[in-house]
Amino acid sequence: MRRELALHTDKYQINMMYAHWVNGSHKRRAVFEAYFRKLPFGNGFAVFAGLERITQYISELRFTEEDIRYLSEQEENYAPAFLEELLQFHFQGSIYSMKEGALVFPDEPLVRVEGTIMEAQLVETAILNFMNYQTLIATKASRIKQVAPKDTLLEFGTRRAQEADAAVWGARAAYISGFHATSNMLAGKKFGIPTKGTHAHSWVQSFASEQEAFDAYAKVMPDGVTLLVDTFDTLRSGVPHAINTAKMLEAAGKRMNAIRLDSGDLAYLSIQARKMLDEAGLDYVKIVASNDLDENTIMNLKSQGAAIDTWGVGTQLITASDQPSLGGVYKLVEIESPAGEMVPTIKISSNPEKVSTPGKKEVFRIVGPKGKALADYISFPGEQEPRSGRRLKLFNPLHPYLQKYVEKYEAVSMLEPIFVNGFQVYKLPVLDEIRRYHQEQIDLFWPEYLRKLNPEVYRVNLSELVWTRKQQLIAEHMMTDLNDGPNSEI
Ligand SMILES: Nc1ncnc2c1ncn2[C@@H]1O[C@H](COP(=O)(O)OP(=O)(O)OP(=O)(O)O)[C@@H](O)[C@H]1O
Ligand SMILES: O=P(O)(O)OC[C@H]1O[C@H](OP(=O)(O)OP(=O)(O)O)[C@H](O)[C@@H]1O
Ligand SMILES: O=C(O)c1cccnc1
Repeated sequence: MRRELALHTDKYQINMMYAHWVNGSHKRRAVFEAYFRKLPFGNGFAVFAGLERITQYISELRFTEEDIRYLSEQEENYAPAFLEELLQFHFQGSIYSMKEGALVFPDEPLVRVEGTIMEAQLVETAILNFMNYQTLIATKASRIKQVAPKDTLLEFGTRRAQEADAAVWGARAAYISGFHATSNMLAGKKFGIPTKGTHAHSWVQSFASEQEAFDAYAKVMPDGVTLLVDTFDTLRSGVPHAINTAKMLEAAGKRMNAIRLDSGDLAYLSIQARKMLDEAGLDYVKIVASNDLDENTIMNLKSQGAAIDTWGVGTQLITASDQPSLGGVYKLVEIESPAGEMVPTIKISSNPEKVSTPGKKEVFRIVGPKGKALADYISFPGEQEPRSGRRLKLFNPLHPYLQKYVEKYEAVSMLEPIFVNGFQVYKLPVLDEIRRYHQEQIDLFWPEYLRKLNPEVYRVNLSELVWTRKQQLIAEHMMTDLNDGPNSEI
């Protein structure tokens, strides 16, 4: 299926492309890097997701005749020859990216785009859109997974998601981070995610009695039915009726799967319901809970001894409600000079954390002898690569007192080539492979970095060369500003 997303971009990208085209600078080579500066939810890491969507988008990126017609109607009066060029456009650059499921950290390139300034500019908006949302949801899901590592996690968010794409790609992001199934059938069909479903209150309400409703549902789906028990009165009506239905199924040689609680005090009700089920000889019947759950409520319910085996999580996960956006940015780090050489560029800010790091960069994960990640290391492609036996200085410029040397380590290159000169060289892994890779990534980190509350800060280090180059560029720009600025005559 061809997705028409060429116009899924901000107008200023088209305007800059046009201005470069008029200026004759549109073919200049450029390198951009996408990264975020701050981890979401106070977490110690983020889970990278969005690459599959980015890859599909890039490989199908074409302007249609209708797109061009629409562009020709804009107040900018784009020249017909420019629009003609857009009609022939396809992405011919290179993209390097973290793999989906990787644990990633602030200020390291997650996606690197190399191409003409025109093509690299066009794809900014969509790349950030896909990366920011999916990484955010995968990270939120990972926090939920962390508080219920042995329980079954169901993604129930579609009805409350910010529209259809968010529901479907959010379900996928949750699965990457260890959710077991989704209620979204399209996500199931599209990605092969297991699907699960119970029933709504409307099923019970549409019958004369709760018992009739349960029996009828169980007869239609005798293998593994889950009954929602809170429509009228959970302990006085719902659970006893569900027990009757389970007994009916047993008589037919079948087993009920679970009951679902969706309101009230979920700790108290689950403990009581567990007792009632066990006393009726139904210890195999599980308890599913839902109702505006998130990692904090789940952790709290567990600490109260809630007898819940399966968690249905919707709104809070799919909308990442406590932080609904990851502030990923896309910054120009290198540009071809008129003389034809690639020169590093910088974005200065009065906030030191917002000053971009110039130059095209690689990311290595430095893994120590105990098989655990020590730090990430950012260097230029031309530098000596970190390799075991080669003494490496790990230091973070924002925390210069924190430095150490490592000698025995494995340096894992994190940015995979996805497109090289317009050709897709990366074979998209199947989702279960991504999920396995994510689990391997989790296992690579000490628990101190993974904990949900006040995690240790995992260090992202710059090579000395990267650091020095950055300082030089800052100094050069400060000089230029002082010479040209309002104070230059003082
Ligand atoms: N024992 C508990 N400890 C902490 N939080 C709980 C506990 N039981 C339920 N919750 C959570 O408290 C919130 C209760 O939501 P709410 O006030 O809407 O109550 P409700 O039972 O759903 O009411 P309603 O019947 O109107 O749907 C939900 O987020 C739920 O997950
Ligand atoms: O609470 P969330 O984490 O978002 O999980 C999804 C919610 O969606 C359903 O409720 P809804 O009231 O929409 O429908 P219902 O009639 O089936 O209860 C379900 O019963 C959950 O409570
Ligand atoms: O199957 C369920 O129980 C379900 C699905 C979506 C939303 N809430 C519940």
